[in-house]
Amino acid sequence: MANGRVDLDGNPIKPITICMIGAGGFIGSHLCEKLMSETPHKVLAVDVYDDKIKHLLEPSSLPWADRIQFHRINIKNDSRLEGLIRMADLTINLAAICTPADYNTRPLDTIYSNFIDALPVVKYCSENGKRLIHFSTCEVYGKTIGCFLPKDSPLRQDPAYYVLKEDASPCIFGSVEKQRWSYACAKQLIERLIYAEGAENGLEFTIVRPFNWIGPRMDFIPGIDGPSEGVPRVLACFSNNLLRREPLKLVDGGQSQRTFVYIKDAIEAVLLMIENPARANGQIFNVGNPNNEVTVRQLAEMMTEVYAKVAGESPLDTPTVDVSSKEFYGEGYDDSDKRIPDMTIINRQLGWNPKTSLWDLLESTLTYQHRTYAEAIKKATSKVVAS
Ligand SMILES: NC(=O)c1ccc[n+]([C@@H]2O[C@H](COP(=O)([O-])OP(=O)(O)OC[C@H]3O[C@@H](n4cnc5c(N)ncnc54)[C@H](O)[C@@H]3O)[C@@H](O)[C@H]2O)c1
Ligand SMILES: O=c1ccn([C@@H]2O[C@H](COP(=O)(O)OP(=O)(O)O[C@H]3OC[C@](O)(CO)[C@H]3O)[C@@H](O)[C@H]2O)c(=O)[nH]1
Repeated sequence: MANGRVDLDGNPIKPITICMIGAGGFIGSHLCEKLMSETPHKVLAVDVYDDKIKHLLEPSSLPWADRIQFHRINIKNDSRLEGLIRMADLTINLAAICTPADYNTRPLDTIYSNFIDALPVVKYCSENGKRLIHFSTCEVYGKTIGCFLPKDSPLRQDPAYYVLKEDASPCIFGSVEKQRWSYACAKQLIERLIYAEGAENGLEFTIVRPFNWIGPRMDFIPGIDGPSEGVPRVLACFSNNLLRREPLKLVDGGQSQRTFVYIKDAIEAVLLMIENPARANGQIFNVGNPNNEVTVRQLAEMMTEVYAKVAGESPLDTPTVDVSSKEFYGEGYDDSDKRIPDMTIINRQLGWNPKTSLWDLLESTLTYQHRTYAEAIKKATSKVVAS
């Protein structure tokens, strides 16, 4: 498997050891899967949970069993972290609180998780001369310049006012009492710290700004594999509504726009970063799919249609309902209006392009959601009715 693998410049790829922090999450689980099935690299998988990577850890007869180790570590307070970073050639930090429902309701935890807890990781990498791939977010861009123009301004149609470029776009957040921006602001500061470590101390780093990566294993279904009152990201919220045959809730009318990229396409980009350090070091990369733009309302409509097809059920008569952001997320919520990634840098450095259409990625993801959760939801709801 390892034989004959070459990087983008034709050089043989040597097997490396990767310390992956947050390996048990959505992105981490897909990255571990890719690394185990298609590369010779070793992974020291760090997380507080392992449910999403259990299938890669057991049984011990799996062909990659000697290439993946799970370390149940909370990076807030565990002295084993530095040792693991030292043992590895590369550290990938995915650990974070990254669900918008938390940003305005648990702003302190959000800031600690996204800034303070990431500090030792950066420090250990810098002090030990280790390469770091750090996961930031498209949210560092905040709002577009265009959203401040009058509604009927023709400039709103000009990409210069809304396409988000790593090396040119400003970061535009709401006021401090709009605590939604606690996450974006913490991510921006850790990006600046990493960048400064690179400039002043020679840290070899890559910063990734994911633009709404979605697919199987994202977040949780409330009351099934997560808290009943929990609010996950939109894919899981809408999946939950579809599985329970409830109307999908459109926050403030579902007018915000997003571009969604299939997790499997995005993971290809991360693998290119891992295996092409000369092209990825010192770079900040947008990773998204500019062709998959929809309003949240259109996303809800498409998910309703796709789910009816994969589940063989008719759609509801009233498939959506409007809710205010205050009712849904509480005080201090605010939103990014539109997020289209500029792809120039990732294209130039790594030749990467996303492939999967929104319809196709929803079809495979909702097939997974239906297969994984439909029975469990039926059981849970029949228990409630019986009691
Ligand atoms: N999924 C996306 O579209 C997206 C978009 C923008 C940014 N990101 C960033 O990518 C990263 C991964 O996102 P994800 O979608 O996989 O989220 P996720 O919540 O599924 O994964 C994060 C993982 O980090 C772990 N973690 C958190 N704090 C920890 C700690 N103190 N110690 C050990 N483990 C800890 C969690 O248990 C979880 O498994 C995050 O940094 C997030 O901000 C993701
Ligand atoms: O039931 C729902 C849930 C959400 N919405 C609206 O959908 C939009 C997208 O929401 P979501 O996927 O939860 O999150 P964001 O895109 O706003 O933010 C994420 O982007 C990247 C990341 O950094 C990590 O994933 C995170 O911050 C939004 O407009 C919600 O209001 C809805 O209408 N109904």
